[in-house]
Amino acid sequence: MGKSSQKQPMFSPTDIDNIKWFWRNYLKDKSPWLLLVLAMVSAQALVYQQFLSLTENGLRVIFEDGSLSQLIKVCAFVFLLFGTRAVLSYVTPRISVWLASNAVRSMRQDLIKHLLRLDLSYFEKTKSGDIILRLVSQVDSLSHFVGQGTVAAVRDLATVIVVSGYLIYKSPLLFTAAMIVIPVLVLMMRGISGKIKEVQQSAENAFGNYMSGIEEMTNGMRTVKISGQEDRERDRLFEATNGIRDLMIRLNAVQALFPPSIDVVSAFVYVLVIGGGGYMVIQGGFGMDAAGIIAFLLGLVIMFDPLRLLASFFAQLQASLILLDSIRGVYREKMRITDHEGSVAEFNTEGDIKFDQVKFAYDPQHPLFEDLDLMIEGGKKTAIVGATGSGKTTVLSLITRLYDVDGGKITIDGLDVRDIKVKSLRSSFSVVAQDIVIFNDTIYENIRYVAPNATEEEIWAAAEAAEIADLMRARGSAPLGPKGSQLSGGQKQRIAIARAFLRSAPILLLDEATSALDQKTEEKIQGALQRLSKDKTTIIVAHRLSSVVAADKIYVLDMGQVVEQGSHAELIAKQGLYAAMYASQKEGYAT
Ligand SMILES: Nc1ncnc2c1ncn2[C@@H]1O[C@H](COP(=O)(O)OP(=O)(O)OP(=O)(O)O)[C@@H](O)[C@H]1O
Repeated sequence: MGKSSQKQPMFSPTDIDNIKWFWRNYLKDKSPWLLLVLAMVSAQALVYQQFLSLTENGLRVIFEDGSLSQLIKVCAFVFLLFGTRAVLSYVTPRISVWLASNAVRSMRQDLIKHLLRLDLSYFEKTKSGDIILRLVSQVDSLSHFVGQGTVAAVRDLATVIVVSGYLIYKSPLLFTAAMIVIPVLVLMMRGISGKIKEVQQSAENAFGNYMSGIEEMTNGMRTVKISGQEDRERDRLFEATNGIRDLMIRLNAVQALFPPSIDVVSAFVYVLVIGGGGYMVIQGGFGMDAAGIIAFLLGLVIMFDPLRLLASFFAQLQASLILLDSIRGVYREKMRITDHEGSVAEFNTEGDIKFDQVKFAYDPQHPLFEDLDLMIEGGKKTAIVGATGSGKTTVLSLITRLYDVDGGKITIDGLDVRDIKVKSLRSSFSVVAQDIVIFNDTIYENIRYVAPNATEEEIWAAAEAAEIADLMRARGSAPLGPKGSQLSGGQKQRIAIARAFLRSAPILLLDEATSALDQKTEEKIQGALQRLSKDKTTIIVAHRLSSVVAADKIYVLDMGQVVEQGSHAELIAKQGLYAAMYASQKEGYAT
């Protein structure tokens, strides 16, 4: 941004587009209320105009007539005016904050809805701190700005307009002289606004990094402690806090330029008016008397405070435009994995799953699959084995459309998975994945998560099958800690297996499903899994080859390519990579 920001206009086309978008989506349907707020703030401004006019008359009464009853009337009226203003200044923010809170709630809900629809790839490349920053603090700052800042600004603007109108009416000549400074003000604001945007952008990035840093640190606390890296983590976060402090100070340094500039400008104006107005009174013939000139000066005083606030508002506006753009950025993120018009909800879940010349890359520079062919027979057990990073989990991600292929196709019973409604497709799988997500709730609720309508008996049966029922009984209603931190790896895995039992979808995907279990438990669960997978299309990804010997077909992957395939017996007979892997693992068990 650096140099280009110097030329930035006060409102870029993107800013205008973002404001229109915000208006259309979150404020437009509340137009009648907004009009009411506008009417109330205008009334508040009119109070000032009336006050000026009354003051002028009051002064005239004192200077010329000396009528006491007139003076009392003027005083009573002034009191009434400010009473009205007091009521308005209570009611107006109540309505405006209500409007802004509603707008922001809708925005938060839209953001949540949109986020949940985005592809997995978005979450795998976006720092969670950035997402939290948008949903929590940026939306909140924006709400504050819209609810209080904008309304105050409208009130100030209305005051400036109404009072200016009155002053023009009183003395166009004096007013024009006073307004000579306007171009100076505009130029100044233009110069500063680009700078504010630039610093605000850096500040948002710094906040995002800080939040992600905190998240990473708390998630990785076990590793931090065991490897004694507390000091390093502290320094990393300290550096982030220093960065934020520096940026905040820089931002304030720029924003703080606005109010004093207005002060300097107002000093010029006062001098002009006192000098020019005084001259008019002394010379006569300008229709201006002492009361007129005092009221004129009072008008300027009343006007300058709102002007100062407007200048601050303008500085905040520039910062808020950056927030708005950042939030809008989430909406610009497009989902690629969606249904299309011809997507079907029904398909033969028992059909063969076929990879036909599949091409796929997480990163275009490093393709993973180039023309991958796989045939996963319906109702049978297929295993995928191979070195770590060979692409086994990715095969499962592509079948479930967590990612889409870049070329070729994956079909189930001849139907391209991209032609099946995403929801129908995904509901046909029970998955035991490597990264098991456990919520801070009871074991019972954690199992129920995949089938909220399941009966109690079904949940207990699933828990029994996965050998977790005893623990479920023992822990009762105790929650499992954030991310299930109070459970062992094997216990988490058993919850994942119980979920698969409960869901009992037609296609079973087991990705290292029993890797964290001791041999005895694994044997028991393997038995249960055998029963679960009976007549179901089952894909097993495993390192421990003992868990795949019973598979109908085994694919051996190496760097994204199938290097061997066949049954256990066939592959052993082949004396290739699989046989070598099997032999070395057997040796491992023996020693
Ligand atoms: N979300 C991702 N973004 C970028 N690259 C990825 C992503 N997930 C996996 N990869 C890369 O793709 C390759 C295949 O990963 P995959 O998880 O499919 O391997 P795997 O055979 O299941 O490995 P493991 O046995 O260790 O689980 C790896 O090189 C990995 O670094």
